[in-house]
Amino acid sequence: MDVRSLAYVVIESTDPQQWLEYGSNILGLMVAPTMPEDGNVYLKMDTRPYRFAIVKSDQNRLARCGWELADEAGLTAAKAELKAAGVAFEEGSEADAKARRVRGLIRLQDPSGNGLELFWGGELDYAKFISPKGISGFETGFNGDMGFGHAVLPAAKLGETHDFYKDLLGFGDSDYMHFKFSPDPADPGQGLHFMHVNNPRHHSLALYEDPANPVGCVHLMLEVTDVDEVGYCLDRVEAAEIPVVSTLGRHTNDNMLSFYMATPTGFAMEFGTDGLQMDWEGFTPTVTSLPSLWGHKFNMPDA
Ligand SMILES: Cc1ccc(O)c(O)c1CC[C@@H]1C(=O)CC[C@]2(C)C(=O)CC[C@@H]12
Ligand SMILES: [Fe+2]
Repeated sequence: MDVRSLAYVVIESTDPQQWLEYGSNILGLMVAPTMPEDGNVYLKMDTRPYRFAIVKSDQNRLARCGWELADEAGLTAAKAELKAAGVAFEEGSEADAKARRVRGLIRLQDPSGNGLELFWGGELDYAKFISPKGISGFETGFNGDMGFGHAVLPAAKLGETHDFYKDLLGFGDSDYMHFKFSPDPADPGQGLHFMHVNNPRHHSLALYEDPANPVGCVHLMLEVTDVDEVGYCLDRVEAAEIPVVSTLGRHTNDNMLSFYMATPTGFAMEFGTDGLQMDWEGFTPTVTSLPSLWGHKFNMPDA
């Protein structure tokens, strides 16, 4: 499969209005002007109609990531490959596609139970992105072709889940890290696979060996084009007394200068700038033993 970008996420929330507040006042995202007023919250950052759909639910969790394929033939081929591999999927209805602002989609789960959608024909509404916090812009490439950022998903079945994205969905390995927080020799630690799709972003997906994650996500990352917007956002986070999950730092593998904050759903949001844009031709996946060049002091909840 030829997956082009991480185009959107669907978040289930008992109170979508919390995301409207948080998304606009803290992240500086725009309430999507061409999406219906259907009780859901849609947040926009570029020429795409929306990047975050927050839907009313009895749970609080990241429900699905939306992965973009190049065209209709790409989705037809993807369905044949899933069938051949014995992986179940559900056809999105015409109404589903209309609500998503895409031409066609299917729904499935990865082996760790993370939900995803594969779609083609994502609309561009060209409604001007006007940030309520004056953010100059989010880095999403040309017409959003680099996706909105990245997602780090929990993968209790790390190996199987990595194989699913690599061998079936055609993602490429970018980097691998291994973490061990306890000195206990019986603790195997946690692996973290960083993976890219067919765009220059260093990773659109990372899979973290996280055995019990009740919210379906470790973090999402948004990238702004100006370092000052990272600082302004950090000021808004501190003024609103939103927990800072990690201090400012610069990552080794993608060079991202970022900090992490809490979100209304319990996973973290990484807010960064200056991420590497890669040429994958002839790239050799790396193994990295240091997460950050400097900073990124994580507030570990159970440390
Ligand atoms: C190491 C790293 C490189 C690039 C990134 O975009 C990125 O998010 C990370 C950090 C990932 C990772 C995490 O999200 C969960 C908590 C982790 C395991 C840590 O405690 C250090 C690294 C963190
Ligand atoms: Fe990240």
